[in-house]
Amino acid sequence: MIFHPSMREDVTVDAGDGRPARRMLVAFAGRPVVIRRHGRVLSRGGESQQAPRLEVMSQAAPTRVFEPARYATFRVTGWTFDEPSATASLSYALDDELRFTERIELPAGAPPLEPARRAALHAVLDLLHQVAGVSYYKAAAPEHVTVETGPLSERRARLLTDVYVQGLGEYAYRNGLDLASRLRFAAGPGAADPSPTPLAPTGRSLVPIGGGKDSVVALETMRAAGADVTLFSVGDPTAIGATSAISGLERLVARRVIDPLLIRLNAEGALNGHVPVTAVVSLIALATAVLHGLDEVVLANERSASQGNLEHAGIEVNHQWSKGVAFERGLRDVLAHEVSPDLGYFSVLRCASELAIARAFARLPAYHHAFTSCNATFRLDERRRAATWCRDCPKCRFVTLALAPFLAPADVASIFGADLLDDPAQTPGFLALCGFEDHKPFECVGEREESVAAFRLLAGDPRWADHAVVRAARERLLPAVPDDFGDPATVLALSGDHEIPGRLMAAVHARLGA
Ligand SMILES: CC(=O)N[C@H]1[C@@H](OP(=O)(O)OP(=O)(O)OC[C@H]2O[C@@H](n3ccc(=O)[nH]c3=O)[C@H](O)[C@@H]2O)O[C@H](CO)[C@@H](O)[C@@H]1O[C@H](C)C(=O)N[C@@H](C)C(=O)N[C@@H](CCC(=O)O)C(=O)O
Ligand SMILES: Nc1ncnc2c1ncn2[C@@H]1O[C@H](COP(=O)(O)OP(=O)(O)OP(=O)(O)O)[C@@H](O)[C@H]1O
Repeated sequence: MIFHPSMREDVTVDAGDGRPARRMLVAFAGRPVVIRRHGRVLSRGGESQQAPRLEVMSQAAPTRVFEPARYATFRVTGWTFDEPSATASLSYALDDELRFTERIELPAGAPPLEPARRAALHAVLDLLHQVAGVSYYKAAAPEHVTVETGPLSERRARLLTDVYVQGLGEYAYRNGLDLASRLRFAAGPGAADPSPTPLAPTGRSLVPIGGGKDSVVALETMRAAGADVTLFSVGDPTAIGATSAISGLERLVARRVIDPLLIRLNAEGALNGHVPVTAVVSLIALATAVLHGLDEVVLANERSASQGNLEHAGIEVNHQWSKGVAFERGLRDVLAHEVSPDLGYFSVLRCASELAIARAFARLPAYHHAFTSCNATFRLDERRRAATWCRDCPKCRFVTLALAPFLAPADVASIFGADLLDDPAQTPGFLALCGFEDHKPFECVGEREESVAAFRLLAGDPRWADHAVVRAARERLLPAVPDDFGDPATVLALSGDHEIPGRLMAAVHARLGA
C-alpha cells in the first residue's frame, strides 16, 4: 500500500502477547511507520526494535482522497463573537465547497465590556480571524486568497502576506511549494486605516505561559520588575498548569477548537505542515487582555528565534518565524495604528540568547521538575500527547545542552530522567544542533553559535568534560570550528535590538545578566 505524505490512519497492532492491542492513530509521513505505545517507541520502519513481536496487523484504507489542486481560492469569510460565552467563531472556505469554523473560547469572568474595549476587542478578533486562517489555507494552498470582511490597509495586507508566506516557510519547503511568488494579500481598494481606540490604562500585564523554561523566566522577570502579572494559556497541558501553580499567580485559560473537518482532511491527504502558531496564540492573548482589562501581552521569545533554518524559494525558512522580532514589530505596527495605541505587545526576553535564558532558569530550581519544553507533550489530541520529555528529539537535546553548563550532571539527569550527554547514541543529534552537518533542526532550538558555546563551556568543566557526547564534541567538533564562533561571553551578552520598555530593563539585566 502506498501512503500519501501526511496520511493518518487507524491501525491495530499486536502487543506482543498474541492479543490485538488498543487501536492507535499512526502517522505515515512518507517515512517508516513509528508506533508509540505508552510514550515509548516500539517499532520503526515496520521492523520491531524494542518489542520483537510487535507488528502492524491491519490497516483501514481511507474512504476518500483529498485533492488540494482542485481548489482555486481560500476565503476568509467572517467571524462572530458571542459576549455572554466569550466565544469567537472564525469561518473560512475553500471555494464554495468546503467550509471551516474554528472556535475560540476566551477566558470567562470578564467585567462587562464598555464601548472602547468592545471596539478594540472587535479589532483584535478581526485580525485573529485573518491570521488563524493559515491552518485552513495550508490544506490546499490555492492560488488566490480573499478576505470577505472588508478591505485591508497596506499595513495589514503586508503583515498578513508575511504571516502566510514566512510563517508557512517550513511547510512550503517540505511540500515543495513556492508561496513567495504567488501568495499575496491585496490592500484596498479604498481602505483607510481603521482608527485605533484609546484604552484607559490598568497597570496589569498578561504573560502567556507555554510550559517551558522561557515563559518561567519571563514571568519571574516581570514579577521582579514589580509588574502586576496575570498568567495566560491556550489550553491546559500538564506543564503549563504545573509551572503556573508554582508561580502562585492567577491564570486565565482560553480554549481553541480547530475544525474537526481539517483533521479529517489531513487523514485524506490534505497538505500539512508547521504553522506560525505563536502568531495565533499572541492574538488570542491580546483578545483576552482587552476583554479582561489588561494593558499588555508580554511574550518570552528569545533573540535566537529570529535566526532561520535554511533558504528555500528566495526566502529564509524559519521554523520559529512568528516568535521572531520581524513578526513582533509587524504586529506592534498594526496594533498601534489599527487597534489601540495603548495595547502593548513585546517579548521581555528578546535581548537574550537561549543560553542566557537557560542560565537564568538554572537559578530558579523551584520550577525544575515542573517545566517541559518537549513539543511531544503539547499535542492537541490528548491520546497522542507524551507525558513528559521524550528524551529523543532536538528540543530535549537542546534544553539539556543549554542547561548543563549551569547545573551539575546529577541535577540535569534528575530533570530529564536520563543523562543524555553521556549517551553515545545521542552524539549525532547533539552535534546536529551545531549545524555543521545539515541545517539547524526544524524545532525551537537556539542558534548554532549557542550550541557551540555550550560545548565550549562543558569541555572546560571537569564535571562534564568526560561525558561521552562532550568528549565527542571536544575531539571532533570544536577543533573544526573557527575560534571566534560560539564564544560563550559573546553568546551570553544581551543585545540592544528589542522592544522592551525602559521601565523593565533593570530587572531584565538583573535576571539575564552574568
Ligand atoms: C505539538 C506539536 O509540536 N505539534 C506539531 C505537529 O503537529 P501534530 O500533528 O503532531 O499534533 P497537533 O499539534 O496536535 O496538531 C494536530 C493537527 O492539527 C493541525 N493544526 C494544529 C495546530 C494549529 O495551530 N494549526 C493546525 O492546522 C495540523 O494539521 C496538525 O497536524 O506537527 C505539525 C506539522 O509540522 C506542527 O504544525 C505542530 O505544531 C503545533 C502547531 C504547535 O503548537 N507547535 C508548537 C509546540 C511549536 O512548534 N512552537 C514553536 C513556535 C513556532 C512559531 O513560529 O510560532 C516552537 O516551539 O518552535
Ligand atoms: N499554549 C500556550 N498558551 C499560551 N502561551 C503559549 C502557549 N504555548 C506557547 N506559548 C507562548 O509562546 C511563546 C513561545 O513559546 P515557547 O514554546 O518558545 O516558550 P516556552 O514554552 O516558555 O519555552 P521553551 O522554549 O523552553 O519551550 C512563549 O511566550 C510562550 O509563553
